[in-house]
Order: sequence, then structure tokens, then C-alpha cells
Amino acid sequence: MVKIDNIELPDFPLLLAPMEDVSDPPFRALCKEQGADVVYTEFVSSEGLIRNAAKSVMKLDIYEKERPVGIQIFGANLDSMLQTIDIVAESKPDIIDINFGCPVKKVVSKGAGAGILKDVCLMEQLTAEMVKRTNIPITVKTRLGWDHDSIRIVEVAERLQDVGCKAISIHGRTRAQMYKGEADWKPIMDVKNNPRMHIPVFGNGDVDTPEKAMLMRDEFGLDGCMIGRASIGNPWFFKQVKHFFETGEHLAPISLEERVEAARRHLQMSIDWKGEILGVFETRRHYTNYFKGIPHFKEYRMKMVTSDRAKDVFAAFDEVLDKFAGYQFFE
Ligand SMILES: Cc1cc2nc3c(=O)[nH]c(=O)nc-3n(C[C@H](O)[C@H](O)[C@H](O)COP(=O)(O)O)c2cc1C
Repeated sequence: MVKIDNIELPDFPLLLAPMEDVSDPPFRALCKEQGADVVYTEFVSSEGLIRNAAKSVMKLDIYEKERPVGIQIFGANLDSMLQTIDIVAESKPDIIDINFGCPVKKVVSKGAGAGILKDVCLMEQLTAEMVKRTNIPITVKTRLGWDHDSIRIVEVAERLQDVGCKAISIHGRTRAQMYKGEADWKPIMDVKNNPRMHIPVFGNGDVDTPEKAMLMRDEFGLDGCMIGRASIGNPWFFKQVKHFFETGEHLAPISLEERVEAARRHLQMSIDWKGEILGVFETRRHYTNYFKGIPHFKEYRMKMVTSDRAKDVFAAFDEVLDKFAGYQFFE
């Protein structure tokens, strides 16, 4: 069993990674139903929250059915981050995760996200103060280091643990790499193998097949795996990994009917959450992924992404079911 503070998780839990514009409540609910053991919100701006910006506040919406759920925050200013903890705590998440890994220029230029990897003392201080501010477990998601020449993740992880961080998820790339090259899990294994480490160490980066998840578990000995891009358009990925762990075999490809049902539920949950106009608009970006690979699909995709009314999108789903019944997806 793996524990984040008092939260009990199965052996080698699978975590849905925080992903901006992707891991909203409907998507998290779908991933949870398909086997994700912990889900995280998109990152929420500390400065946005303390200014009560509607976009940031909405990201705090969480639902009972998705627990355990972590709200992820980013920022670099101690006062703002402490105020943010108080605001976030009102939503009663199971975990508050600090983003020390976002590589995007507008975030790092303010010293937030991966920007803080240049100042490990500040990273440690922010974490320590946030831990003191709340009883909710604080976890950290970060990268290996700023660049290849400054990888100190073993020391960094130990220092964060020593100030009370309850789990660490590490993306096996540096900030300089952004998303280029392959994720390197070896330094994450070094963190896990540090005899002083006793909090869970979760690996992240490039897990896009059940075999890779198994490698992370068996060869790299990590405590769990955080999954991002492989789940986009494929919330079934969690179930596929678990099935492979249990049987050594791949789950049958997800059928067209299951895909349509997921798209339908995704849309309905978005409408229930944000109302018809926003719900229809914000679910559009997911359809290409759900129906990836179907030939001559453009006409249907266009209907899904240009209709403003929910009933027209639902009608497009019905047409897809009629037109492509029995279509065989590959894995
Ligand atoms: C669209 C997108 C949005 C992301 N947003 C966030 C975010 O809000 N917070 C965060 O910590 N990481 C974010 N990430 C990074 C992922 O959490 C993850 O670390 C990265 O994608 C590597 O994992 P993967 O190879 O499984 O996708 C994002 C990644 C993508 C693709």
C-alpha cells in the first residue's frame, strides 16, 4: 500500500497528471471511473485566486466522486501562496499540490513553476511555510532540474520531504528540455533509492503504454506513475494499464460505442457544470482525440466543433454511431 499522509492508495497507484485545459471536473470524473487512483486539477494561479479571478476560482470546483483529488497551485510569492492555501482549503481537497515544474515562459519568468528550480532555498521555504499553514497534505510536482548541468533532484526531494512535503511527482525532464527528447527516469530512481526518502516518489513522463508503466514499477522501483498525455482522448488508459498488470495481456480496443458514450457523458457533465454555452464550447477540444483514427471523419468532427447547441452535438454523436457502427479501432 502507498500512503500520501493518511490517504491510503493501492500498490503502484496511477495518478492523472494536472493538465491545463484538459483535467477539468468532467475529464477527471471519466479518468476516475476508468481506474485513476488520484486526480489533480489543472494548475491554478495563486495571483489569480487572491484577486478572485473567475477563471481561477472555477478551477477549484471538485466533486465527492473524484476523491482523492489534489488541487494544484502555482506562484512564487510567499504571501500570495499562503493566502492561496487558505482559499484552496475552503474547497476541501484531499491534497494541495505545488507546481514547481511548469516550463512556460510567462510562468518561469515570474519565478514560479520550474522557475523556482533556480532557487532551491526559496522552493524549500515556500513548501515549509505552506505545510505549516494547513492540515491538508502538501505535495510537490517538479522536474529534474533547470537544465542538464543543474540536476540536483535527489537533494531537492530530500529537502522538500524534510520540511513536510508528503509526496513528490517528478517529470523526468529538465526545464530546458521543455517537452523535447525522452523523459529520463534514472534520476527519479535515484530519488527513490535515497535511503533517507520515506515519502512516495511518483514517476512522470512518457508513460504511454502499459509496458512502460510496468517498467517504471518493476525496473525503476517507483511508488506510482503519473499519467498525462496518454490519457487525453483515452481515459481508458488507466484501466488498460491495470488490466495489463493483472493479466499480462492488453485489453481489447475501446469500441466506437464506448467512445461515443464517453464523449456524450463528457459533454453532459460539462453542461451540468458550466451551462450549455460554455459546456458545448469547452468540450470541443476533446472530440478529435476520442475519435482519432476514424477515416473520413471530418464532416462529423466539424459538426461537433461548430455546433453551438448541445442537441446538435448529441445528434452528431448519433450519426457517428449509425455511420461507423462496428468500426474496429486498433489499440
Ligand atoms: C496540455 C497539457 C497541460 C499541462 N498542464 C499542466 C499543469 O497545469 N500543471 C502541471 O504540473 N503540469 C502540466 N502539464 C505537464 C503534465 O502534467 C506532465 O508532467 C507532462 O505532460 C509529462 O507527462 P506525460 O508524458 O505523461 O504527458 C501539462 C501537460 C500538457 C500536455
